[in-house]
Amino acid sequence: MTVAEKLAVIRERCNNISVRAPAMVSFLSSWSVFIFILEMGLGAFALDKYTAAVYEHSVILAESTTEPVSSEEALKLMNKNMDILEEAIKMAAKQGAHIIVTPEDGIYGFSFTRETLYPYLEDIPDPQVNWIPCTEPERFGPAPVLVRLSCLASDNAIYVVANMGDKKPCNFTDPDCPSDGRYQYNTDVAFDSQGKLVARYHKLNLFMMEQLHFDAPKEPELVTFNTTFGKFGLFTCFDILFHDPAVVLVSNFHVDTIIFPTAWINVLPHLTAIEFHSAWAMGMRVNVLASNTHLRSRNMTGSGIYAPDGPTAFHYDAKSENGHLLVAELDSRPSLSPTYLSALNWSLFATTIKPFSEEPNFTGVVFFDEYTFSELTKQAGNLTVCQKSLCCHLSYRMTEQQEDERYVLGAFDGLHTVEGEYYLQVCTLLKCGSTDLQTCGQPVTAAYTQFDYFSLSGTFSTNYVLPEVLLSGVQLAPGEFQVLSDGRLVSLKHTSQPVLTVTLFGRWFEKDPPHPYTHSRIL
Ligand SMILES: CC(C)(CO)[C@@H](O)C(=O)NCCC(=O)NCCS
Repeated sequence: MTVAEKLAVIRERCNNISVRAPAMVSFLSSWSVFIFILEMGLGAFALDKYTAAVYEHSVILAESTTEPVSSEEALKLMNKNMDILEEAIKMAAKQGAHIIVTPEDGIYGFSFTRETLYPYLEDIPDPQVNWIPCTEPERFGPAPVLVRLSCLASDNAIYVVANMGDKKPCNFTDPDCPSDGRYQYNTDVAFDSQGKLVARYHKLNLFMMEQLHFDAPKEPELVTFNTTFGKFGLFTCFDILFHDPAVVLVSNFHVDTIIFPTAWINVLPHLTAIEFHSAWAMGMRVNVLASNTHLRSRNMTGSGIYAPDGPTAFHYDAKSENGHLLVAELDSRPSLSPTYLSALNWSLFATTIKPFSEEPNFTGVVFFDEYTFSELTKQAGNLTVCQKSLCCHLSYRMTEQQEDERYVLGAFDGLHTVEGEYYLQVCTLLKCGSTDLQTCGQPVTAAYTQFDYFSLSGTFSTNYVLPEVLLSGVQLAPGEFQVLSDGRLVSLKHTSQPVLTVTLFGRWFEKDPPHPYTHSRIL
């Protein structure tokens, strides 16, 4: 081929291109006009507010979790639970909810071994495959749970979030592959209102006995999805106590709402579900949709729809065995709301003031941690109590001092090591178990002392502090308190009920023991 011939070919190619180019340009421009219109449409559809639903489900447990059952029998139990979830989904949709969250372990329960859990698991594909299980049920082999959840979402035109089990086969080429040849994951799945699988999250921080039947993913998974009513992120139960993935979703991925399926075992005074989860929403300044399993025998109850400026709706029922649906409206983008505190320094006030008079101190135990306490001996006053580098300041006035009740201010700065290892800095006002000061820190559910006023602050070394206020009868106090930008947790009015505890629960992540992610290692 001569040079001239080559040039001719090239020219021809160029011509070809130039012939094609105008068509391409017009195609591109019509495409970009289409995208533009689409974005305008989405912009017009973007919602300032949306309606969220969470369902506290009273889970039907398997009769046997020690002997393996057939996959038909496993599905029968899961369908019984999904029958109940279906009613909740329909009711939520009827009330205008855009999304509903259902609890961890809500479809098959708990107490399994690896073998007895296996028949309940489905191989859940990465959402990138773009799959509507309801319309393509056989695309990845049998997946009856995914198909039913997907159909519930599309039939009711609502986002559905559920927790189920994922299985991933592996073999000797993977040195970490468990000896039974598969990974088993505690998994949250989300479907959009067309039934498309839009999120799959594998729980990272497995709790205690769960490690007997579930594997943790090797790396934290940061799972989010966008909607016209904000950006959502997912994590599960015990994950809420740790940095990964929970804090990263908020700080680096800037989600508006956290989806939080849980099977939370209440622990007073600081780790009761409604108290801790609403405090996380306030402290991290995001919405949290917390859906708890309901199981009285295991002390599991307490679900809520929580906003950064306080709980919007919550449910706590330690008496009945019933499930419960919550529906409430939230800001789609809470960080744009006028009450949102963008710059907050948790130790500003406490490090600026001169400590209040120090009363005599004594020690006491709160959920296995040794606190330093000082008693509120007067009806009103100012008090400081310190432990290690943490000093806690309290100003208060009780409405009426009760003869038979004692309150203390407590400080704890140390590593908690029971049922998980996590470093805490806690300032707390709490009611003692009895008039015996040795009972301060023990679980209490009833009180008689109301407060006209309180202001609690601490010299925290961390900026991750969760503000908790829990009232008599294990109730929250929406609209009764707020956090100031200098880190004070202050009452806005006289408390509506007597006080169980007012707490600043700080998490100092840098002081946590390093990986692996099994913080509650039992194996
Ligand atoms: C509150 C806490 C942390 C105290 O140790 C503990 O009681 C708790 O609820 N942990 C999380 C529970 C969890 O992950 N459940 C799922 C499987 S059963």
